[in-house]
Amino acid sequence: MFFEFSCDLTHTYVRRDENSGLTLIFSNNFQVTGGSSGIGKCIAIECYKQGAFITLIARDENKLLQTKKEIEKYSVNDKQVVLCISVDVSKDYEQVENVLKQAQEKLGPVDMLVNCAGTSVTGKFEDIEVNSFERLMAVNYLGSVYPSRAVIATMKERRMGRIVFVSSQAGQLGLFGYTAYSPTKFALRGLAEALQMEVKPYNVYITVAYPPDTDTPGFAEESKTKPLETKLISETSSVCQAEQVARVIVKDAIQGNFNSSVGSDGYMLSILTSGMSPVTSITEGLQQVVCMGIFRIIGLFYLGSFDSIVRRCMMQREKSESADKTE
Ligand SMILES: NC(=O)C1=CN([C@@H]2O[C@H](COP(=O)(O)OP(=O)(O)OC[C@H]3O[C@@H](n4cnc5c(N)ncnc54)[C@H](OP(=O)(O)O)[C@@H]3O)[C@@H](O)[C@H]2O)C=CC1
Ligand SMILES: CCCCCCCCCCCCCCCC(=O)[C@@H](N)CO
Repeated sequence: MFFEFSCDLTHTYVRRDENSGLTLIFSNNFQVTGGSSGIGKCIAIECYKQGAFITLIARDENKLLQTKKEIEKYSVNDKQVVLCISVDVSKDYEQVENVLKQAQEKLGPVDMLVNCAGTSVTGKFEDIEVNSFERLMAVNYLGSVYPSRAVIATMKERRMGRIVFVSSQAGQLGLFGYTAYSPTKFALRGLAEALQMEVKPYNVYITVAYPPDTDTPGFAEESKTKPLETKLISETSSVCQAEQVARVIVKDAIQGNFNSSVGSDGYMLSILTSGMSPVTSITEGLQQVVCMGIFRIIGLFYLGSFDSIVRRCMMQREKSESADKTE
């Protein structure tokens, strides 16, 4: 049996294990999938700075160890721990469950799980390899289902916990080039809504984050093969810094907000796509009611401009192709 003295994000809490008679010191224990790079790494740093214990989950061991070292520079007390787990979150549920359990044996039960492992492939529908559709769904969707499924029972038992799903603005609207990626991010929203309804009475809160384009190694990789149309459409809004995105996500998750967005486009998109998603406050609900119509009008202008980008690119391509032929 354990008993707790205090528990908030900035303080460690002490538990006495009745069986062993040992006094164990725990901090809030956060697990971050995709924690070795980009947004996930910044989320881990942000939480570590606030005193949490961190478990990083990703595949590449070298990247994990390097990130662990980087994060440890930000420690705020000498008891803080960064644990690394090398696992593919999308392959084998049993394996994911086992490694997350092992981490919890070391650090105590998980208080917050951030599902940030993910990847992207862009291109025209007919140009994207069929197995990329499967791989993206496995990593981005199932790779969030498995870790969440592995921790949810304990969270419900403890009547506390947070699960974050990192979707994308491309999980709020479908854009040219994102036929393989967008559906995986839309899927997270459905999962989050259904799960939130199940676990709310147990004091467990779900957050879905919809980041815009963010300057990360993953984004750089994606940009290498991005169609021109996708680039031009994406330039509508600017590229964010991963630190900023991470700060917003961590704040929203700790507050238990269902929805987390960054910037003014992000705000408009979230209001516009609020549909039947849960609200966290009356103010949030009121803002949706008041702003939805006007944002729809703004959105229609955006859609018009996206369509014209796509049409212009098509015409230019046809022109250059016919010029090639006559040469
Ligand atoms: N950057 C952007 O513009 C945006 C990103 N997002 C989303 O945010 C998340 C993070 O993106 P970003 O920081 O750019 O990505 P990065 O590519 O920089 O980092 C991805 C992380 O996920 C890990 N990962 C990938 N696949 C797996 C897997 N199968 N099992 C375990 N870990 C895995 C990687 O480590 P390893 O390869 O070693 O496994 C790495 O730690 C993604 O879900 C992405 O879709 C959303 C909106 C915008
Ligand atoms: C009224 C509302 C108007 C809103 C306009 C919105 C403009 C959208 C711009 C492009 C968004 C692309 C995000 C994809 C990010 C992503 O997930 C990848 N980079 C991952 O690597």
